[in-house]
Amino acid sequence: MTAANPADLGPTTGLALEATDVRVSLQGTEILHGVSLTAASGEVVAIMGGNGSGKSTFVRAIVGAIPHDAGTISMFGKEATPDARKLIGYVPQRVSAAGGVTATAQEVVASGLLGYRTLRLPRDTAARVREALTALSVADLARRDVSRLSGGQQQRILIARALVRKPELLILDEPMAGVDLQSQVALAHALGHLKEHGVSIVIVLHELGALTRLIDRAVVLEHGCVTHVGAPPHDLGVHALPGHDHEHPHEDPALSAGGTLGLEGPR
Ligand SMILES: Nc1ncnc2c1ncn2[C@@H]1O[C@H](COP(=O)(O)OP(=O)(O)OP(=O)(O)O)[C@@H](O)[C@H]1O
Repeated sequence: MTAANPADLGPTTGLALEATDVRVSLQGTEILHGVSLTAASGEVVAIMGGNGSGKSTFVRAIVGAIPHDAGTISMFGKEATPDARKLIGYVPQRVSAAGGVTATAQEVVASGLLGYRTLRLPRDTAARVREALTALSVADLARRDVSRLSGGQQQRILIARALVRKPELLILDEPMAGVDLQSQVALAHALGHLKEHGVSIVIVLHELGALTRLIDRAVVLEHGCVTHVGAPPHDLGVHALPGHDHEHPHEDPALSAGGTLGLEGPR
């Protein structure tokens, strides 16, 4: 899958993502105390760290789901405005692809092409949906009711939904949580393909697992501060232990307000 050229946004330069000294407060408490991260074109950067270290808060600030108090976030050399964020594909921490509605997998993926407050789908929707489903090796599930798919299959559908936009920058929050090995390998394969095509990937991970060979760099957070930047750590202490609970999704204000259930791209 080839990423779209962001020509409609004018000339873009520089890093795919540059976040500098980002500070975020939630309900009056500062959660991120000046966190920085860069991702070059075609680079895969993992955000790692213990539970509550601020990983999801950081990616939610990057995609504009929550505001940041200080610091700068830019994409492709431009301030992260809603227009610049159109180049992002975002897969939030585990949410149900069904969300209580009846929809087929292909309908869920197609919904990724709906613009903000726009209900018109592009003419090539069917082909793009097929391409995205194929990239995640789930083309055979196209007509299945998503509510009847397994957690790992639903996760792949949600990633296909982000890919259908042909993002220049893909941000995934713990895509491997609760995902079986077959889905992990399919996902690693799809991400490798995107990387080859110059797509930048920022991915929140607890364990490197099937993605080990794909990760170029890791940024490790602890209590809202960066404690390591460089080669990915292979052992993050308690997080490497079997049975560690990785699944406790957070509610984004954007999701609860708009009821998007993770089915909407970044604003
Ligand atoms: N909506 C919120 N209001 C107040 N505090 C919050 C909110 N969401 C998260 N926090 C707090 O912010 C801190 C960082 O949470 P965050 O979800 O970013 O961590 P994380 O590194 O993604 O954790 P995990 O690995 O458990 O998913 C935690 O102390 C959490 O309790």
